Amino acid sequence: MRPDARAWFQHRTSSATTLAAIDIDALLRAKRRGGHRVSVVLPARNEAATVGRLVATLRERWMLRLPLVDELLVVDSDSTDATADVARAAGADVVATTAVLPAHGSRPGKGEALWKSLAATTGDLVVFLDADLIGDVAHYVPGLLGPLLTDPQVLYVKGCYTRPLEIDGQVVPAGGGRVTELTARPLLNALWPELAGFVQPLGGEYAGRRSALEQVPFVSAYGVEVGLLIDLLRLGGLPALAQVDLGVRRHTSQSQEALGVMAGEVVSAILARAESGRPGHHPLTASGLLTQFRHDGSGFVPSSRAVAVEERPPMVTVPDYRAHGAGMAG
Ligand SMILES: O=c1ccn([C@@H]2O[C@H](COP(=O)(O)OP(=O)(O)O)[C@@H](O)[C@H]2O)c(=O)[nH]1
Ligand SMILES: O=C(O)[C@@H](COP(=O)(O)O)O[C@H]1O[C@H](CO)[C@@H](O)[C@H](O)[C@H]1O
Repeated sequence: MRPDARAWFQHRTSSATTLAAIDIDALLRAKRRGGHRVSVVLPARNEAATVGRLVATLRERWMLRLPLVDELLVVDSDSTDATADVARAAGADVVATTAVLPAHGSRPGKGEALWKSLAATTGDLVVFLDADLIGDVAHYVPGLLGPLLTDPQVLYVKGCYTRPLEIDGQVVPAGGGRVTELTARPLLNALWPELAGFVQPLGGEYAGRRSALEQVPFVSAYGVEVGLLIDLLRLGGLPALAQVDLGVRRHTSQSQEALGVMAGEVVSAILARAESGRPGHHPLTASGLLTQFRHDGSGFVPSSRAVAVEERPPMVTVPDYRAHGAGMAG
């Protein structure tokens, strides 16, 4: 690791692997002292199996029992199952991506759900958690908020964790984060070595200041995490970024084929940023296409799909956003 990445890793990595490891009272005092409002956002596409328990736990712990969280929103991202009903029954606010900023249309993808969540929430601190998390993750919220509540220089905090992998009901203790290990990490190390200290650059659990999040674009599909990491590095520099060890993260895993498409979208987002004005670097033009292959018993059958990067502009540039007033909270 380059010296700057190593120094960052040593200075900006904290630990919050269990609730016992976190001084919740100190965080509540810091929240009150800073006059902060906290929004928790769960982007959810067809997560009826997991979103209810997650919402109920987070709400009970951080809204009813202790006032750490002020708003818990599930963004229903074109679900075809009972995600919205299950989330609402568990006590979350629920909004469909199609219902937010309707004048701007609606695109599929996780990043679209996250971008629109900024216009549907009011906290000056925003925590993002995947809605397919499994196991005891209540400590993720205070863990992610810690650096933001205690260090004004920090704009953005990513969770990091070990990642067991569950395939066909069999759980192995490591192996999760396949796109991270086989695509994102090698490319980021090659093109942005200053980010090499991030253990989980693609992890879906992170938190940031609205004042920073509203100033960067949101890649509309799975490139959103890597796009935010690079763009927030550019916005605030490495000292403005932090990571926190949250212990273990389990979620419902996708197929290798689905992750191939995700990897294509991550590569497109990285190359699009590699192209745009990095002094002394040869522009890299991505095709925006991914071709995968299945074998039908007699031969290989190719199937191609677009993985070109589509993104939404910084929310501060959206007139309706200011009219909504959400940005005033930041
Ligand atoms: O179009 C999408 C795709 C995913 N997601 C949500 O984003 C999170 C992460 O997506 P997924 O679990 O598919 O990715 P993985 O964690 O398997 O990489 C989950 O809460 C999904 O429900 C979403 O809101 N819209
Ligand atoms: O980290 C990864 O490689 C991928 C896939 O994880 P698994 O191999 O299914 O454990 O998961 C992450 O990547 C997505 C794209 O950034 C995020 O949206 C997901 O939240 C995150 O789980």
